[in-house]
Amino acid sequence: MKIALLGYGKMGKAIEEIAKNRGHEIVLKLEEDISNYELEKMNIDVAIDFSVPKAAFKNITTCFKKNIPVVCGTTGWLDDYEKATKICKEEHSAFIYASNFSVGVNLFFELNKKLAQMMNGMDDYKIEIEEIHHTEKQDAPSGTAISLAQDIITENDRKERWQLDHATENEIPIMAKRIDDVNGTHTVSYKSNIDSIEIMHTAHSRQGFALGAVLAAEWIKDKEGVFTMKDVLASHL
Ligand SMILES: NC(=O)C1=CN([C@@H]2O[C@H](COP(=O)(O)OP(=O)(O)OC[C@H]3O[C@@H](n4cnc5c(N)ncnc54)[C@H](O)[C@@H]3O)[C@@H](O)[C@H]2O)C=CC1
Ligand SMILES: O=C(O)C1=N[C@H](C(=O)O)C[C@H](O)C1
Repeated sequence: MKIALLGYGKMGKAIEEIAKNRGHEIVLKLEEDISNYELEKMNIDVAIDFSVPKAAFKNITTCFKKNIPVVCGTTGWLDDYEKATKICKEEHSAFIYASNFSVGVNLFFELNKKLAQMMNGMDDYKIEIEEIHHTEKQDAPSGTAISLAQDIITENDRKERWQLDHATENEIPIMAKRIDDVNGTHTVSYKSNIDSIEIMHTAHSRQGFALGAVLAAEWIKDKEGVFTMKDVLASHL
């Protein structure tokens, strides 16, 4: 498969290594405005975007208009998600966005939903999400923390929104910490005066994110439509 890497930073490089080991070819390593490139001449099968929040929407929709399927892991651009999916459908292209492509985190998402169902109505417990990432991260809170919060809100009758740092009664606080070289640690906690319940996912490297993105690219290659990582994993687990 011929892959275009839209963004060739820490994640782009991790994806390159895994993609090559799985027999794929990297035909573009983009680090600047996508308009400078003639994508239609590169026979791209799938584009994988791990770039920066301000570039993601343009990168993704440019690919849709050239009928190139897109796997996107870039976080911090989701205000434009609905617009992007609309363009994908109009162009009969294909798209997967995931705030986290790691298989382990996707299992953690399921655990979080289950725990949120069990804790609904247990109002003595205060809910909090903490995320820790490296100091180069541009967005806060992390996309993964936002996904965790949204899944809790769906299950919890009293929580309506998430809020960075301090939250009111009907909000879930997300604490974002930045510490050198941390790949990504997410903790969901329920704390009462009597006891605490916590679930945590720790990424030991970027390999899990990169492998998940390549699996998603292999899965989406000849498809049309808007998908999630759940669709991809359903055919692997
Ligand atoms: N969904 C997931 O599983 C994961 C998502 N991420 C997200 O992926 C994104 C990238 O993360 P990293 O690789 O760690 O960041 P990074 O800062 O190492 O790399 C970003 C790259 O994008 C390039 N870039 C700048 N403008 C561009 C443009 N217009 N078009 C294409 N590339 C451009 C930069 O030159 C840089 O090399 C972030 O939003 C991060 O939150 C990171 C890890 C996992
Ligand atoms: O920027 C990162 O590094 C990561 N970003 C994603 C996010 O915002 O959730 C996923 C992972 O935690 C690493």
